[in-house]
Amino acid sequence: MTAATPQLVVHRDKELMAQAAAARLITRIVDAQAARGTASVVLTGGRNGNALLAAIAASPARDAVDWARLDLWWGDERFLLSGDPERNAVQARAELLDAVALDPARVHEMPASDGVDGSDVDAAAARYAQELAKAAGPGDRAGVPAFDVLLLGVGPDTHVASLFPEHPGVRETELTVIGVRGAPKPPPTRISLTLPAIRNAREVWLLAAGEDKAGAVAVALSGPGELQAPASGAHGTGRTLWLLDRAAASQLPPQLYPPASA
Ligand SMILES: O=C1O[C@H](COP(=O)(O)O)[C@@H](O)[C@H](O)[C@H]1O
Repeated sequence: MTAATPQLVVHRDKELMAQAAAARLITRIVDAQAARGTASVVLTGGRNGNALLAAIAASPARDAVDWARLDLWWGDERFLLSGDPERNAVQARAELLDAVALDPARVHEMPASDGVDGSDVDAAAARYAQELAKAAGPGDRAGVPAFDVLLLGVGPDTHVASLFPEHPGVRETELTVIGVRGAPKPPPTRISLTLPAIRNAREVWLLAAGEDKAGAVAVALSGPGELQAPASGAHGTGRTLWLLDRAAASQLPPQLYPPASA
């Protein structure tokens, strides 16, 4: 088994999945901070990512994290005005970030469409790529830091971050961050990490809960390839973890279903 081999954990329902993922993430951050003084996490938008943040906010164990020594990045963003409630960063702040003592200099939101680059999404993406490159160490591959954990919600069409099936972004091999136009899920204009950037994370955790994700999970784990199923191209250098609930795992072929959850 390699680091790219998906490890699956199936929870009873989406509430338990969010709580268990929250406990897992708190532990991972605390461990990284104990080992190196700091930790870095890439956040995802979407229902499962937001539920995880809400579960951390509700957990007494959140106080074990030194929030001021945590770097937060985003895997993608909807390219909208800075206060727009549909922005992933605005939702993350409402679910958790406003409730913990983060260092604002370590909260690396992706640019908004009223930022210094205005509505030029490519310039905004290039700016975020520069910010990542500045944070990358000499040993880091691909011009991005080796994030401790990179979270990805899996869309019902197998998209991750803002990399959609058969879209140009999923073919990107050079850039770490791209502007996305014509996304099939609104809003059409977005910013996204690319698969090469995602694959520099130590751990990639893919989150999927609910029946509407069952087809996507089964397809992505059955190996059609990342062009057709971007989620299947997301893996970490140390671990690739799929955190599911039973509904999202319900169409998995029996040989993929983890024995402990049968
Ligand atoms: O638009 C987005 O959708 C995906 C998946 O969201 P979900 O609600 O179907 O779980 C999310 O991962 C991404 O960050 C977001 O921009």
